[in-house]
Amino acid sequence: MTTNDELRGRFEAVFMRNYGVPPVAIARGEGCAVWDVDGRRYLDLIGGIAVTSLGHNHPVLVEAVSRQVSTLAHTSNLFLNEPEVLLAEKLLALLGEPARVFLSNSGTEANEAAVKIAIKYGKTHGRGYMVAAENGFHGRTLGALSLTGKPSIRDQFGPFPLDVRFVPYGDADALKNAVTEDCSAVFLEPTQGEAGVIPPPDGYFRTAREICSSAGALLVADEIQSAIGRTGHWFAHQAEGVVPDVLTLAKGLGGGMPIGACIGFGEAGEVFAKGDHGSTFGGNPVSCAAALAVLDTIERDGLLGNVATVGALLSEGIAAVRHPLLKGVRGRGLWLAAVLTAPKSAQVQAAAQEAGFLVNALQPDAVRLAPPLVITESDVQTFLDALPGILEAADA
Ligand SMILES: Cc1ncc(COP(=O)(O)O)c(C=O)c1O
Repeated sequence: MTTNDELRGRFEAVFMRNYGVPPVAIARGEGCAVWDVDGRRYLDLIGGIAVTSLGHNHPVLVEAVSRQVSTLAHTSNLFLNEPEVLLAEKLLALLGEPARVFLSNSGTEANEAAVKIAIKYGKTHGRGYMVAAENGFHGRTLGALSLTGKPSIRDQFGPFPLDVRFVPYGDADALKNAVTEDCSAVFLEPTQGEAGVIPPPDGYFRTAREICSSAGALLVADEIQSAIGRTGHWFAHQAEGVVPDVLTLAKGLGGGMPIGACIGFGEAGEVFAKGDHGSTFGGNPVSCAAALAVLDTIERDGLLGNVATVGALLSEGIAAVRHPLLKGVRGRGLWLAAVLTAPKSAQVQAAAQEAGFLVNALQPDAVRLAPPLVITESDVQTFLDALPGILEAADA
C-alpha cells in the first residue's frame, strides 16, 4: 500500500516546484468526506477550491458522467454534441437574458476568451486599455495574468501584452476616474476570492455597471469562483440586480469535471466571428453532462436554500467563537474566510488537518472555507465544535 509520506516524496521528485508538496494525498471521497491514502478521514471544507458543488461521488454526477463517457467521450469543435447544446441552453435559461456561450476547459481559458472579446470590441470602437482591481485574480496565462492585480504572482512574468490600469477594489470613485471613453473593458470579481474572500461595499457592482454603461466599456464579471450557487444565488451578480456584458464561469460548474464558460450578452456575444477563437476540448460532452447534472441537482434539491441556511450557521458559528487568534469572518453563503489576528493561517490549516478537517490557508491572515453546497448542518456543527481547539493548537 502506498502511504501519504511515500507519495509526497515521489511527487516532490517528479513534479515542477510550483505547488510545493501538497500536505495530503487524497484517495477517495463520499459526500463531504474524503479519505487520504493512509485511510484517514477528513471533512472537506474546501471542496477542491470551490469546485465539488455536489460533494464527492454524488450518484447523479457519477451516473451522468458514466453514461456519457460510455456513449461518446469527445467530438472536438469540428462536430457538435447534444450535451453542449443543452448546457448552453440551461445556462442562458438561468441567466434569463439573450446571450451567447463559448465553452472552455478552465476558468483561465474562459477569461482568455473574455480578453479576446474585449480586445476586438476595443478595436471596433477605437478603445484601448482595460481596467482591473488591485489584488484581483483572473488566472495565470498571459492575458489573464495581465489582469491579475497581485504583484507577487505577476511581476516576475512581465512585461504583459495588455495595457491594464489597476484600481483599489470596492472604491467606486477610483473606478469612475479610471474608466474613460478609451477603456475597452473592466474586469471585476463580484467578491474577490483569492485576495481573501473580500466582498465589496453593497452597491459597488451596480455602480460599476453604471460606470461602464455610461463610458461604453464592457463590464466583465469574473464569476469563476463566485457562481453556481456559492453565494446562495446562481450567479453573485444577480444579488445586485445587474447584468454584465461578459460573464466567466468554471470551478463549481462541472462539480469536479474540467469546464469553463465565457458568456457574452448583447453585442459582446456577437463579437467573435467564425474562426476567431476555439478549443479542441471545449464543449466536451462528458464535462457538459457533468455540468448539466450539477445544475439540475442544485435546482431539484433546493441547494441554493441550503447554502443560505447552512452558510449562515457556519458564518454565525465562527463569529461566535471567542479566541485571541480569531478576528472575525467575512464572505457570503458557503464561501467564507475566517480572519485571524496574526499571520498564522498555515498553522490553522495544519491544526485543522490534524483534527480531521480540510481548510485552506488563503492569505497569511485568512483561512478559506468553500465546502460542497450539499454540506449539512450537522457537518458544520462538528467543525464549529472543533474550532476553538484548532485555534488553540495553531496559536500554541
Ligand atoms: C476569480 C477567478 N478567476 C479565474 C481563476 C482561474 O481559474 P482556473 O484555475 O480554473 O484556470 C480563478 C481560480 O482560482 C478565480 O478564482
